[in-house]
Amino acid sequence: AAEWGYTKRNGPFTWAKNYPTAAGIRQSPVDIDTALATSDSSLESKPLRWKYVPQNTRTIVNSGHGWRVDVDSEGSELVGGPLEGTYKLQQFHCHWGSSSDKGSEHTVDGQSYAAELHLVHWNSSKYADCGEAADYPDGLTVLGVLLKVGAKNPELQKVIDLIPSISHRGEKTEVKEAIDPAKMLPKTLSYWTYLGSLTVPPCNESVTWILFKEPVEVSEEQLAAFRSLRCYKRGEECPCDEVDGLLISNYRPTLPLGTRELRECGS
Ligand SMILES: NS(=O)(=O)c1ccc(C(=O)NCC(F)(F)F)cc1
Ligand SMILES: [Zn+2]
Repeated sequence: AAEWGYTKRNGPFTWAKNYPTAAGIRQSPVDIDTALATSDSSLESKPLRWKYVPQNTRTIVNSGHGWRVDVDSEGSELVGGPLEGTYKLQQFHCHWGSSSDKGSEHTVDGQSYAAELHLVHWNSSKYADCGEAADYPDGLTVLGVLLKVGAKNPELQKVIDLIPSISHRGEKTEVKEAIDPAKMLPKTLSYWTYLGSLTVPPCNESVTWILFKEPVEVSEEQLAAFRSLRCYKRGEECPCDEVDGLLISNYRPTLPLGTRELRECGS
């Protein structure tokens, strides 16, 4: 089957053909209708807490759908807020658009941001690894950070500097200069949370989403670097009908929240 992607031929509106879960009722991303959010004292009483080990960021890879930094989960943990048990960091990656007026996956009151960073964690209290956890409704938690155009982001610059060495699909390289995921999070920790899914195939409905309210800045040049990644393998011709196979956009449009509860913590 033709590999899924973000072009007209293989993009989000075609995914349900090969991945029926993509047509489910607890899909992500969604538009955050701030008027619908209910503040929840139980969230306020258990602050979200995380611990990351910068030295554990191992490799960065061009997945063909974007860049992804794979992390050695040991030593990391995410607890509190809506979460039961302990979650460990597995990887982080980003979604962006062909221009900075779009590119985030979640939108807020209909407004898109230029990009969105995802820190992917798996429930190590109940499951053996990320792949197993991805098959259970409480298996994964993703911390989402909205990115808006502004100052150059020094921590993300460490990722940008590695992009030329992973220009084509499948290429990967060691992350030599430790990247601290904690430094990519916003200052204020207010967030929205709801039950959703992976935003890429197989779109498993196994994600507790925690989306920070405060956007973090990234520069236009840094966004342009993301768009220089190619979606095809070196030496192969470009399969996607994207202008010379550049990954200029890799975000999924929003799906209906339906009857799901949207909770918030902090103003
Ligand atoms: N864009 S997202 O929702 O943060 C996102 C998070 C995680 C994965 C992922 O681990 N896929 C591999 C798995 F788990 F085996 F299915 C894909 C997308
Ligand atoms: Zn993502």
